[in-house]
Amino acid sequence: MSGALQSLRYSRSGGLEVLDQLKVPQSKQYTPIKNAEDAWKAVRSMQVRGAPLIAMVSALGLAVEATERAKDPPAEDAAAWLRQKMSYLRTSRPTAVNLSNAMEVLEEVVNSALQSGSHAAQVYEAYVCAAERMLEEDVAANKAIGEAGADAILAAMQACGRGGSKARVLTICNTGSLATAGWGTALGVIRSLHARGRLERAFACETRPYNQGARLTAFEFVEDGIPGTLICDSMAASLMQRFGVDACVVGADRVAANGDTANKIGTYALAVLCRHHGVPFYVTAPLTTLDAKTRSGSDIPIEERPGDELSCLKLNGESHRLAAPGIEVWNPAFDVTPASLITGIATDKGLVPKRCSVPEDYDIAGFLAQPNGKRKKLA
Ligand SMILES: CSC[C@@H](O)[C@@H](O)C(=O)COP(=O)(O)O
Repeated sequence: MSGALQSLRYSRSGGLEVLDQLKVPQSKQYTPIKNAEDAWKAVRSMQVRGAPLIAMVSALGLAVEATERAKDPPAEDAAAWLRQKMSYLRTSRPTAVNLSNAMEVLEEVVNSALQSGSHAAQVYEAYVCAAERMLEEDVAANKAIGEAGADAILAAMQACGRGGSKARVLTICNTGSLATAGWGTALGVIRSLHARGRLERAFACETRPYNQGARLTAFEFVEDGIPGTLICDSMAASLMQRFGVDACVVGADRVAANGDTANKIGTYALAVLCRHHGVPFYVTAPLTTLDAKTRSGSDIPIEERPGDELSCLKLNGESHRLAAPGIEVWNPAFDVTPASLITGIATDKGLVPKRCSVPEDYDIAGFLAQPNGKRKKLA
């Protein structure tokens, strides 16, 4: 794991606590999560955010509560209780598919434990072990994404005659240790480039209105000694025009079957800019962010957040009105980047191939259906 703050701390005996991201970087406070309701509230209020982390905190919050439950009732009662809590947890935030994918996997675990065991203890144990496995697997997945994304960026630089140079990379939102269990996805690619000595500089968009770039990504850069520069979102075009960037690398909250990708609001604008300036645009996503069941971007639910996140400046728990009182506000938290603008989707199992018949689309279902280890490497 990187030197940056841990987004969560968990052990079976010590329970779960999460870094309150509403207070970072002004203070570094951990909040205990004792049950599913605490987890739901932490996710909904953005104390924790980032697609993989939302899923993990939800799964582990329920694991903590399950660990405390009586172990002798019939297995059916335990399964029914877990199912009811899982459907509640799914409702906290709608766009990031990692949460519902995690709940689906955990529900299957509960169902098969029910078939093989007759006591609540067996069902709870199966659930808790599966939730703990998700946590363990996340950092390894991020490291693999980091390597795959770094390979892709360096190959693209090689192809355009900048093979020996260090990369200048642009990113948005926070996709690092604070959005995952550690290392990060898009920020993991930046970490991997830096670790290889191939990063000249990473540029972080501040990411209005919630400022995940300014508050969290900038914080991770500083903590880890990554050469980073903060820009406001509207400076990205000028950055490309005046100084040039080698690649833009972003995270994802949901990748639809054709590769259309929902990510933090402002991502689509960056992809359009990249197309204009001939800059490769990479999406990074663990397999848990791929959603073969959602046909295209127009089917992805886009979360709309309260207007005061835009009309007020919130800092360390305090809110200051910025916009004229009475003005109406539209505040979608995410946008959808069409697959046709995406150069590559780097996952923990390599690059998702483009569809042969529709080269501007990706074949997410085909990719997920391939047996492990047989997926294509990044081109
Ligand atoms: C590895 S994090 C990927 C995405 O979840 C990230 O880019 C993002 O959009 C986070 O949005 P947030 O609203 O802060 O949860």
